[in-house]
Amino acid sequence: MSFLEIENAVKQFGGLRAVDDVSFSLERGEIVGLLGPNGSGKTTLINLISGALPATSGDIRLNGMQLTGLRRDRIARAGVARTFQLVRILPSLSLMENVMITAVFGRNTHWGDDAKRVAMDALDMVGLSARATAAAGDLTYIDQKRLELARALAAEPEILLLDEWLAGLNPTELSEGVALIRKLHQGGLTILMVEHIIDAVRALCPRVVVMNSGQLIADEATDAALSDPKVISAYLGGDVDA
Ligand SMILES: Nc1ncnc2c1ncn2[C@@H]1O[C@H](COP(=O)(O)OP(=O)(O)OP(=O)(O)O)[C@@H](O)[C@H]1O
Repeated sequence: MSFLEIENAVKQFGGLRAVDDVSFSLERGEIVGLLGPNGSGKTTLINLISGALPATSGDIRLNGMQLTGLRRDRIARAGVARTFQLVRILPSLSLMENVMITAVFGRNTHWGDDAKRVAMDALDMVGLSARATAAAGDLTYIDQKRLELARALAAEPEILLLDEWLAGLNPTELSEGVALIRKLHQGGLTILMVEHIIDAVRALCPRVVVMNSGQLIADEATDAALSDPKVISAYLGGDVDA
């Protein structure tokens, strides 16, 4: 049994199969890139794993536990956390309050000072602990992304789903971001990351899975995938931004 098992996952939006019979698995402690051209179904797959959307059919299991059909709060309790492509922070709340929410509703339930401690640890991991009482709405874009990641980490996940978390960062921020993801992975977190920045994928992920038009077209070592004719033609056939 693998740690995360996705078996024949399907998501149908009317006549569109955004995720079309996708199967792959992740072992505990792996860091895997989820690639594919724009519109290939990557975010939809992340939505199925995290419970943001129900699957039309198929099975998704974490550690043997069936996630398909569970509400998203139950999936968070099972140990799945994610970041969103468009950050979802609460601007009128402080950084600490933003992060405490997921410390309360994450894998473990923390209250009061205990939730504060977990939230502060998560803010510390992303380099924001000194600004814990600032309003989230006053943060720069990169710091909002850091806060979004802290929210996911305060849920104390076993698996972290990153949806283009590195997008929009300048070169210095990007290398800091890559170092942070590496540190989280080295700390034992299993990570599935949707990412268009191929240098970052090469730096972090020994293995990638690649989607095109909803289907999985490759599941292989990163170097092999990036020179795989199927993968190259998928990118050339779509919007090339990788
Ligand atoms: N809620 C929805 N309702 C209808 N169609 C949707 C919905 N969400 C996504 N889609 C469609 O499903 C397909 C896959 O979209 P998805 O966002 O998963 O792609 P993606 O690979 O994450 O793209 P990108 O790299 O641009 O973020 C697209 O055609 C998209 O328009």
